Amino acid sequence: MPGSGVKTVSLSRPDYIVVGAGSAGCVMASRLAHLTGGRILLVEAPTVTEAPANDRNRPRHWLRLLGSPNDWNHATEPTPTLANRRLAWPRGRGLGGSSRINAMIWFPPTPSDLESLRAASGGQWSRQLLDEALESIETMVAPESPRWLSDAGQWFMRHANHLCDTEHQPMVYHRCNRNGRRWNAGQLLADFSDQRITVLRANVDRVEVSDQRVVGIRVVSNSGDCETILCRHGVVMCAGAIGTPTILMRSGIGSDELLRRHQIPVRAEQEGVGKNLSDHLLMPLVYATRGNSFSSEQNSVRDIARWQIAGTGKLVSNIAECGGLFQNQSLQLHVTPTHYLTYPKASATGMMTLGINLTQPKSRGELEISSALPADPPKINTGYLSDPDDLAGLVKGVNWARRWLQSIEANDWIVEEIIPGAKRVSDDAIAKTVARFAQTLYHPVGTCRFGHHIDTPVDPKFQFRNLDCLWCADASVLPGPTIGNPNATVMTLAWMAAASISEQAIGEPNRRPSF
Ligand SMILES: Cc1cc2nc3c(=O)[nH]c(=O)nc-3n(C[C@H](O)[C@H](O)[C@H](O)COP(=O)(O)OP(=O)(O)OC[C@H]3O[C@@H](n4cnc5c(N)ncnc54)[C@H](O)[C@@H]3O)c2cc1C
Repeated sequence: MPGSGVKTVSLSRPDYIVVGAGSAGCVMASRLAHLTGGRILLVEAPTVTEAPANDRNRPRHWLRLLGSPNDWNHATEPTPTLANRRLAWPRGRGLGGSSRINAMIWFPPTPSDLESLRAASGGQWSRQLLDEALESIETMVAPESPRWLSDAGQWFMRHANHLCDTEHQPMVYHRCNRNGRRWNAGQLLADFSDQRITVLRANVDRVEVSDQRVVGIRVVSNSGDCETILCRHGVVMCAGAIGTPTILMRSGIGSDELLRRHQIPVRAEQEGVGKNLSDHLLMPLVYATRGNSFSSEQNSVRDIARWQIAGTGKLVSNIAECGGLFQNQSLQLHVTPTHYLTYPKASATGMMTLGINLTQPKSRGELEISSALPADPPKINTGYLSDPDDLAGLVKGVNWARRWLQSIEANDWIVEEIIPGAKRVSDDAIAKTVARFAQTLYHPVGTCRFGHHIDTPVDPKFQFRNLDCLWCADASVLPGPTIGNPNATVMTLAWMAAASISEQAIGEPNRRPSF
């Protein structure tokens, strides 16, 4: 184990420790401080250097943040169904977490998402409760309407009404922006500046358990020195779909076999930790168009001035500008004015990508720690396309998009299909291009899922089932993929979790031990 000596520090013994200051953790810390009046220690991993401010602020530069110091730079194991490719799996690091590096699309949970969450809670959450939480989050985030649309986006919005077969209209996505600049969840801490929240930049190795109760956390420095920090009422895990299960595993919470393999003393056996991993897998259909090239990263003085003064112009494009839900909500389509696989490399002509993903893939993967050391990266087996229906669904999606383009006679706009390519017509040929080119849509969830069934690691009050004084409230608790992009749903759940945890503090004195 890292570190020779372990120091115990009090940091004036906070009431609650929130692990991870991402989309969920920032909502959690600010709400818990507000609702309980208690002192909150919010712990976020340190970043050695920051990505340049222009990249963090200019929506159009968000892809530059991937691989930057604000990214954990995870990678998957080779995926057999994707021609054994290892995919980069970015996750945000620093205040704001993944909302610090994401594509900023604000996609509120759909009515069917809300119904699935209500059902997973066994009816313990009412639709009214969920609706109120969503409304509160939307008031706080105040997502911005788009201020600029590329040629490709405009073309799509002119023609996409032909695609409508559901109650969902094609849309130009709302964004987590303020005046055309990226807004991330870390800004909640400033907006709700609260003396009761202390932010500590440290790597969390594990939670500390005593007599089946979580009593604090252990943090570890890069040199391997450890410190234990105790708290009064408990620890809320908001380290995300990868961070939360891996910290729990290192704490001795997880599958008995895995923990023994890594010689970690078992504190609570819970098979579900790290299982049930899901993600949206995106298949890009790339077209050369007659539009203007968007690929050059050169910004003219005019573009910069327009953005600085008015918060508009092409610098506010988040690239994934518009899209929607189609085919009875089974498909989501994203439109970018780029060659999805080569951007930001310059391309001479206009480009457009129609990115297609199944909204409810059935495939599930799993992740586990590769050792007991926090510095060692997790092993991520995505399980992409392990359910044959998912590959069949994506192939159908490609055919559907092509049929739509034919139906609107798009030749005055589209010059050529580059991927999959006009020659790849059969389902088999399309399936091969899926294996070769499909990408993560960056939406992992489900690795510590909540539910009313006893086999779920987390219950509908966000309590970890096998231990007291431990809650989970981030993307890991979602039982499965959301229909659209998950950030709004994750923040909504964190809002509900904060209310639930604060009620437990008031209503159940036996859950308020002092250590
Ligand atoms: C590149 C990218 C693009 C995306 N685009 C969109 C989009 O446009 N729209 C959308 O809705 N969703 C998008 N998402 C997904 C969305 O951002 C996430 O689902 C959401 O932010 C997850 O929130 P979270 O709180 O669960 O995790 P995170 O926001 O990832 O927060 C977890 C936090 O815990 C910290 N942490 C982890 N481990 C430790 C540790 N050991 N010690 C200390 N701290 C730790 C992390 O540094 C991080 O700050 C995107 C994600 C990415 C990565």
